[in-house]
Amino acid sequence: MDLTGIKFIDQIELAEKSILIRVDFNVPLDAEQQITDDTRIQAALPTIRYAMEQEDTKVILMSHLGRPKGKVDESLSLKPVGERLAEILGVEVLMPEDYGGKFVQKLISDMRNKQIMLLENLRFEPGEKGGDPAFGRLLSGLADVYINDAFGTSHRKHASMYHVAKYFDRYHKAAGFLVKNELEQISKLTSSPATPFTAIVGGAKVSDKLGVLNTLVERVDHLLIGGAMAYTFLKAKRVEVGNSLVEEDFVERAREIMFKATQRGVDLRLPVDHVVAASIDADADSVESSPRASIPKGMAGFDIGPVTIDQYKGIIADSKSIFWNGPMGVFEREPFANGTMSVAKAIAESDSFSVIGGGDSAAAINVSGYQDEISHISTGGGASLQMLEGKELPGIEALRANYPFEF
Ligand SMILES: Nc1ncnc2c1ncn2[C@@H]1O[C@H](COP(=O)(O)OP(=O)(O)O)[C@@H](O)[C@H]1O
Ligand SMILES: O=C(OP(=O)(O)O)[C@H](O)COP(=O)(O)O
Ligand SMILES: [Mg+2]
Repeated sequence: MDLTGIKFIDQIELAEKSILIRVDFNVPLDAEQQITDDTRIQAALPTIRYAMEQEDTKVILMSHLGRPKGKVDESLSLKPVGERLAEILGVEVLMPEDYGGKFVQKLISDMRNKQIMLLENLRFEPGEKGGDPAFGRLLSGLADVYINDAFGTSHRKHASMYHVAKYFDRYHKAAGFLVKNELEQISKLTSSPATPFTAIVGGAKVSDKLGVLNTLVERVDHLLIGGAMAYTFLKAKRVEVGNSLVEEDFVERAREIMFKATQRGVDLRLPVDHVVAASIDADADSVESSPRASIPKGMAGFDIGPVTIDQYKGIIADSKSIFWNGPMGVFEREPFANGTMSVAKAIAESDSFSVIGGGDSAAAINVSGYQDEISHISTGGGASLQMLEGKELPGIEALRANYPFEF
């Protein structure tokens, strides 16, 4: 990626400034709102600590969590994240209920040493996801300097990622250390990666990510599909998929991607067997192995099956570059974890440059225990996919000096 006109946090003056840092604290939570994986918090610490350590600074963090629909949803509050952060950093984390206005301004001006601020989930405000410039402007009023360290959200043209940056000139906005590291590492897969190059794509954000495969298929030798993504493709091949998750609006796109792969001689693989159950909450006894590509009526696929695992393992073992986004199944539940864990092991044992990206994929690799065998664990799934596709990331573009914003 061309970094012309983009500054990093250590290239701008921070002393005596209030610093607004957009982080991606969209961490996986369990039913009790406990954080199950804090990779994204840990990954942002170098930037947060650096900002705190400069002379007389005030640090204000902001993030989204999950996908609330532009209104308050207590189950998606950032409070558990604020508490974890306070423990890790040994500071008080102020969490106002508002995003701007006199109360928050006063809280910031009264901030003392050993205090930082974390704004509440930005997506409680409709203006965040709606990309409302007014919300970006409100946020910009909180600080002297803006830092983007939310790589995992940099593909979103949201108020806190893009519009906020309009209101800071080139001397007052920069990328953080996490973003810098991500751009450097993922660039290794965009500029002449060693071949064979294999991409493995799964997960649940099918409508978001299926379109990306149309370009990705031009860049890889093998494309292995798993997770919920697989069923839209199987449906496009007119294979019976029972109650599995299918994005009907994307079936035609899936068909086009398969056609393109055939034309270009790209090896696109779909699962040939599955682990199925009547529902995602099924107990282990009612989980079945389904030995063919089709899925029985009344059942849904929640993991790839053993024959598919063997096929994917063989391809992974022969690969020299690997990119993986999206778990192969509902790995959070033990009966559906085998596909994801087996793929993690195969990548760890391969002799390749490997990047695993995504909030949930990073959590999965940590559960597998193979995290130290992976070349780079990225905090972004959709963001790293978009970067591999060769498309601009709005959150990064907005940092460029003289970026031609439309107001
Ligand atoms: N077959 C499936 N059916 C439903 N959900 C699935 C299936 N396979 C994987 N998932 C879910 O996908 C989620 C992760 O998807 P996604 O957010 O796209 O990945 P990442 O965060 O790694 O980018 C996981 O929580 C997992 O349970
Ligand atoms: O979790 C995220 O992306 P990922 O699941 O692709 O890794 C980011 O926080 C972006 O979230 P979004 O896809 O709801 O915009
Ligand atoms: Mg995710």
